[in-house]
Amino acid sequence: MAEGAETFSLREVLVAFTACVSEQREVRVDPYLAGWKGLVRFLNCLGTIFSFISKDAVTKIEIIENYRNSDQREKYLTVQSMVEYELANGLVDLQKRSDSGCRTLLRLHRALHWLQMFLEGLRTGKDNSKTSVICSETYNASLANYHPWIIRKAAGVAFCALPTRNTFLETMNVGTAEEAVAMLGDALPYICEVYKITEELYAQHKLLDLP
Ligand SMILES: CCCCCCCCCCCCC/C=C/[C@@H](O)[C@H](COP(=O)(O)O)NC(=O)CCCCCCCCCCCCCCC
Repeated sequence: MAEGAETFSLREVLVAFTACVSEQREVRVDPYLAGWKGLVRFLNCLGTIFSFISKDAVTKIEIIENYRNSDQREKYLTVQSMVEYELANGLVDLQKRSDSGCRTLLRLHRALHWLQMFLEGLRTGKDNSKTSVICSETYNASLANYHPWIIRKAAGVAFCALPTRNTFLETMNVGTAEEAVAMLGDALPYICEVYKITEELYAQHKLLDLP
């Protein structure tokens, strides 16, 4: 386990996702990115074998953060206002890869689906289950569908480095494994809600297949 893991609790990270949804059921970009940044920090604690994954996530987080720090920052306050602004101004390329906020956030959104499934697998798994198995099964059922063979292969190799479920739960620094499971049960509905709202918004604007 890399240095730093012992001082870092996943509770605050998952709490960031509880602050994402506004009263108008909009998804706030800042806590969304804060949640992802915390997850990346956690991933870095798991070892350098995961760096290629965290680097990609960081690149995407920074693209959106740059919009939040630009003159147009107000347009990127929520996922809803971002979609509206980018579509109205022709900033979303439907044909080829671009750095639009919409396509960038879509990559994180798809990863959030994996996270939701992975955390649920972790929560409901048996004491002696293998995190690597939970991780690869949920990855294959979600995110892998969007990744080329080489990335899937590299991800599969990295997953083998994951500790057992109980050690993994303890690494989260939330307390005992039972307390970590309880915290996951509390946090998951919020993550699911963020995912659901974003999914509906992207579907409504036919943005779910952005290249
Ligand atoms: C706990 C183990 C964590 C394993 C992470 C599982 C997810 C595996 C993702 C593999 C991504 C490999 C890197 C490259 C990806 C890109 O090709 C690909 C497409 O991008 P492009 O369209 O710009 O080309 N990018 C993506 O799909 C975005 C991936 C973002 C992944 C972020 C994953 C962060 C995981 C944080 C884990 C924390 C676990 C917490 C558990 C309590």
